[in-house]
Amino acid sequence: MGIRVKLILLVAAVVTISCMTLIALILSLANHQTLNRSYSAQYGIVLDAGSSHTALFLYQGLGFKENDTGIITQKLSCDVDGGGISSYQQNPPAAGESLKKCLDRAKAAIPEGQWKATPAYLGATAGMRLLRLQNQSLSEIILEEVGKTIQSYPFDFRGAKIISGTEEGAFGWITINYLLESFVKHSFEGFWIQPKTRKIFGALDLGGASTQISFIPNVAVKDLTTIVNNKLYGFKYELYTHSYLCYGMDQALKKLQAHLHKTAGTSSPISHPCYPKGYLLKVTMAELYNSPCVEKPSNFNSSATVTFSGTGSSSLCLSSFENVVNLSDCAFSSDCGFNGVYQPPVNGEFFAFSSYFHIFNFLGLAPKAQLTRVLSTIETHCNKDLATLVVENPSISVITLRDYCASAHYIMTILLKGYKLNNTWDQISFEKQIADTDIGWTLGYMLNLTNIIPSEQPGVVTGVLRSQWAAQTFFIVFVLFLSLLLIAILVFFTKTLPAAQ
Ligand SMILES: Nc1ncnc2c1ncn2[C@@H]1O[C@H](COP(=O)(O)OP(=O)(O)O)[C@@H](O)[C@H]1O
Ligand SMILES: [Ca+2]
Repeated sequence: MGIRVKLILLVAAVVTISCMTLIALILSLANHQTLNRSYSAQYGIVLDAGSSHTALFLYQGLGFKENDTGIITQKLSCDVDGGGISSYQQNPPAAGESLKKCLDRAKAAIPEGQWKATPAYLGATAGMRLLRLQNQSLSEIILEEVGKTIQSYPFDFRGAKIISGTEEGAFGWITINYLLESFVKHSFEGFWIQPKTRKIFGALDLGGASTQISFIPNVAVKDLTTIVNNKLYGFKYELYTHSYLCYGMDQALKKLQAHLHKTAGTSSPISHPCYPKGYLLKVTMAELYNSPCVEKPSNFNSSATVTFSGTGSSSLCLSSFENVVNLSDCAFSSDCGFNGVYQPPVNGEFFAFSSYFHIFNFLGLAPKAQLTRVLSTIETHCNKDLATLVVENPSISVITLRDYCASAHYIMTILLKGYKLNNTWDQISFEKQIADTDIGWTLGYMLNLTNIIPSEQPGVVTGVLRSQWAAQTFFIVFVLFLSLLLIAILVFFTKTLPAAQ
């Protein structure tokens, strides 16, 4: 066979292989489908019945048809007027009544044809956990009442229940990592891809009556009861999560008041190091000790009044929280959060939301600030007297202004001394939302209960990224082009030169 024929055959082979590879690549791209979710409803409602207030969240994109991206987003959030459902102990039907404004808004935001298919859940957290401890039947009556109200709407009611602290922690963690696409990513072309290097974020939630920490440890855990095992998109994870009941912001500040009262002896007014100078507070003992999180003193007299007077002493305020959280006892060779609760060393980046965000946002420290700036900002704030705070923040209530110093020092106590995030401070982001969706346990709860996140990795998920695909296509087209150029040169030489023998 002549060398010219051999060359032509070689070039023809390269062209054929390149064409076949290109066709295979295009076909594989056409076959890559978005996650095949066949959920019939487009919308979902979750009511977050927290200790301080209730909020309704309406999610869209459950069934995929809306935007074809497969990403579930928040269409509406609505704050229920009044306190949390646990505050309706004297009038349980009013707890149900209070939800109507937000349920009406959700109904108006959902197309009528979708009402019946829309799942609606209510999850109650620490306020109701505390009420259940005090009076189980009353907590059940309140849940029944809110359930009755939701059932009077044309939605697919899926229950009103108290969720556990473990669920609250784990679902907050799922929400964050779902929104950040830590498990599977939605690519530019509309395909789901497994990220090459998995970056999973931890979650820090600070409510009014409980607080949660959740993250994937990078060491073997010593207390298996703190671990949640699960599988999302084929990714098996062991999540550490703990919920501290009575250590949400409101209950922690109440614990501090109770401690100051119990240790003040007969002196009155009682100095409160976290309240601004010029602030006076009168409370009855009944109000001060109205929670199972604080133990009544032996001289308890419900109608007696207690007076606190603010001294605005930042460092005393900070150290006073060492009487609220126990930072010394630990049976796990210093692997503890606080109160002797086992916690492996923190690992990775964290999102801190709810009260963490609100307090840091007020102080101008969100989403991130260096530790030295955080400490000096809190100090400056705590030194301001009440009159200055009111002049500087005319739209914020005195009670809210009064508590920022205490709240900030409580946050620093649990983050630095409790969870021991001092060496990784820069890894914490104080945020309210990700992708226009509020961070909290509700989205993760709905994703779980509707089985929207598969535990197994769907077959259609591919590891090919847009950039990889573009590079491969470019390479093949380049080889094709070179081959054609070679053919053209060969043809040219065949015509102009005598054939080689
Ligand atoms: N806009 C806001 N500014 C300041 N704090 C807020 C704001 N919204 C909510 N919070 C605080 O966030 C916390 C929410 O807790 P909540 O969910 O009611 O309790 P829990 O999760 O313990 O049941 C409360 O301490 C509340 O005061
Ligand atoms: Ca909450």
